[in-house]
Amino acid sequence: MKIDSTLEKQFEDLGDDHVSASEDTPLREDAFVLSDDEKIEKIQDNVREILLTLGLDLNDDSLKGTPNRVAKMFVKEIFGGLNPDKKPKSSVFSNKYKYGEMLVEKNITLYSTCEHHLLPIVGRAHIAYISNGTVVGLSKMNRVVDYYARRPQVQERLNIQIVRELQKVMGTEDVACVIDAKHLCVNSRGIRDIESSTVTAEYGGKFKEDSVRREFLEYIKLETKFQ
Ligand SMILES: Nc1nc2c(ncn2[C@@H]2O[C@H](COP(=O)(O)OP(=O)(O)OP(=O)(O)O)[C@@H](O)[C@H]2O)c(=O)[nH]1
Ligand SMILES: [Zn+2]
Repeated sequence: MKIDSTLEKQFEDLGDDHVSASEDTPLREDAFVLSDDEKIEKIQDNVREILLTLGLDLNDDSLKGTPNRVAKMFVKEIFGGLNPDKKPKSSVFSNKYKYGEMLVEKNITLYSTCEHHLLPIVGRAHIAYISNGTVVGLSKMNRVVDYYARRPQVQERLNIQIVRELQKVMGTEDVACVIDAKHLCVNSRGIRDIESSTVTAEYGGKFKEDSVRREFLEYIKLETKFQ
């Protein structure tokens, strides 16, 4: 097949970076030139403009703080994970007790935002790894999920970013993550299908083997009883 020459040039420019580039959140070069406060100022003007265009009276008591509330929420909360400074420090320990089986952290609550419509994605992430000598603090897995979820996302990329980060932290390929989530852009608008949810998975290293993957999926199905 003949590739268009501009496209060919783009592939050449990407060079060896093309794999990681596709799983990275597409950010502009100047993404962190403005401070958080400067971003909030700018975004609140934009939100005000949207609300005025929709015809809303921003002198109304309940609405007048909305532009600032939305701007703060974008920068500090739901998109706070765009800033690499917010990446959680994952404390790792050596696996002195020689635990050699799979460890599963399941039912991790996930709130993210769909980058196509800026509507919520709500669901659960399940993570597993097999230690090669390093173990990570349990809560750090929840924190890694939360960090990458606080960005405009597609579920596939979120899933990959979580696995790549934990592989890096623990120095092993043997990490897996399954996400089951509802996209409000599908549930509450558009096709308005409240029942459907989206499952994605990323299996690294040993989790590519059928039996290991099956064991992980069996653990996810187990009901947790703690009362
Ligand atoms: N693969 C993938 N698609 C997503 C995700 N979140 C939302 N989408 C889809 O992105 C698509 C955007 O399609 P468009 O046709 O441009 O948007 P639209 O006209 O609003 O489409 P409808 O939602 O069908 O009304 C929709 O089909 C969404 O369901 C995601 O995490 N992964
Ligand atoms: Zn969407």
